[in-house]
Amino acid sequence: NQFCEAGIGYGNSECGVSSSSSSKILIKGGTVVNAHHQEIADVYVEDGIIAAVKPNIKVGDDVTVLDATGKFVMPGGIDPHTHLAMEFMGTETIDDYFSGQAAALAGGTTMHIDFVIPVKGSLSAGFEAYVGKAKKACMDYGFHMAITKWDETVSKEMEIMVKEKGINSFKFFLAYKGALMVNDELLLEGLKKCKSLGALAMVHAENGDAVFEGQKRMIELGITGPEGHALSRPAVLEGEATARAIRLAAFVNTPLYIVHVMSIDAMEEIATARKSGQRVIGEPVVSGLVLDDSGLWDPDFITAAKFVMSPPIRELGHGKALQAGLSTGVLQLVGTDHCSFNSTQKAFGIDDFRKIPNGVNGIEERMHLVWDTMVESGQISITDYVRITSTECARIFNIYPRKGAILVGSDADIIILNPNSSFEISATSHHSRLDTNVFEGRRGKGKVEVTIAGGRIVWENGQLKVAPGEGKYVEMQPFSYLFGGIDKADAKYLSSLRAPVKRFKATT
Ligand SMILES: NC(=O)NCCC(=O)O
Ligand SMILES: [Zn+2]
Ligand SMILES: [Zn+2]
Repeated sequence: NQFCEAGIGYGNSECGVSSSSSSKILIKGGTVVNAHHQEIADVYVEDGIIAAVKPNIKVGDDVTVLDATGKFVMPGGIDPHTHLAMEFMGTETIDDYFSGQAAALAGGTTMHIDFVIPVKGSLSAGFEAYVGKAKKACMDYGFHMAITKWDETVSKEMEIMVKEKGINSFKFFLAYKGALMVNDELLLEGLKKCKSLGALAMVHAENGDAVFEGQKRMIELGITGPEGHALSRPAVLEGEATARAIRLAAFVNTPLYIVHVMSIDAMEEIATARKSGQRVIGEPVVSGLVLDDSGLWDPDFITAAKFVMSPPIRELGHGKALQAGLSTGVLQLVGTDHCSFNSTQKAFGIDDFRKIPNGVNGIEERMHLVWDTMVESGQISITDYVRITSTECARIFNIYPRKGAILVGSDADIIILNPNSSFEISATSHHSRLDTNVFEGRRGKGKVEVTIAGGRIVWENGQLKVAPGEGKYVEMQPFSYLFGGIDKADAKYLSSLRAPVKRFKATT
């Protein structure tokens, strides 16, 4: 590991705690790529903001100049789905807001949106807890909020979160029975409330009751190892919950975001809904795109357990299909669900897969793996790469064009990617605190050589220069583009209803 945390050294390499050099940066001669357009141009940054994008910008000696000739200059990645310092399944993720974000920056991601988990159902207590966790942030971040119970207080707190705290999305877990799971009645209430607030409803789509049953089935069969995790929650249960959530969102007429789409079954439900005009967003995660479930059958417990996440990584074929879904617009953006548990934590489930903390890494690897898998293979264009790793996330969560674009006035969150350079992933060189890596040994083309976050050069020459407290909380306003026209559709629906039938009491 190649960074230090406020004086605490990681590995043998040098400490780079100091914040980076100049507040004026010129990136010269690269191909500047936005989701809508690419061109060769210079990019000039001053005080954390992009001040100019045009050819041949001239500057004085006080400016740090980076040569990007032959390279791509793109918006930093935005990861829509992470869990840093999350308490889950009796433990806490090993990556906190500093180590997880440092890893992200080394991989070209400059913002993430993390899930706040309420404390005993209290949204405000959960929010305060995460504000505390995020004090050591070294890059920008936003919050989603999970909803785990329902009453008048939760309903009022949702309003406070949206109107006063900068949260514009709420996640409903249809899995994790007995812990985070909510029932359909709660989901319906939540969908209605989200709609009224202009907040985006997100779902973890697996049928938690059926998963519970599947787990019992495996234990009765004597299948207690990590493979039992995948066998107990087949894709049909993801498809069912995805379909149910989509139909309830259609009934309420509110946009819906399906997190970590892992299977063809779920994707097909999204495709059908989108074809019918429904506003459904599908987010695959990088593990689901590039891995298959074979690792879960590894004879070594720790090797197998590192693949345990929910919904599970599926059989060969699902990942390729999800890639095709991304390239054809059925799915819209890529997350990671970065949720890191080390070998000691994974070993909690050595005798029972139900106790293996669920989660895999990805926050550092996403930008490289998506480039190699999707762009290098010719499945998508470079502008589409920017769209699915950055811009679409910014649009959905209403922070575009401050984030997700290389435009004058946008935050200076920028990466320089060398398409002729290569990467190799290993737990011995990554920046997460994890002692394993679910992508161990993967190599590919395309390397993020420079990351600029908030106008600071934080990753260059294989060195991180980050300090706790440099990251800012990004407030996200409600009523993103996904809500445009919803009111008109509601009015149309109401006017389409026939007037109530007038009935007269029969006289005897
Ligand atoms: N996905 C997973 O296995 N862990 C993180 C929690 C969640 O997103 O469901
Ligand atoms: Zn989930
Ligand atoms: Zn998650």
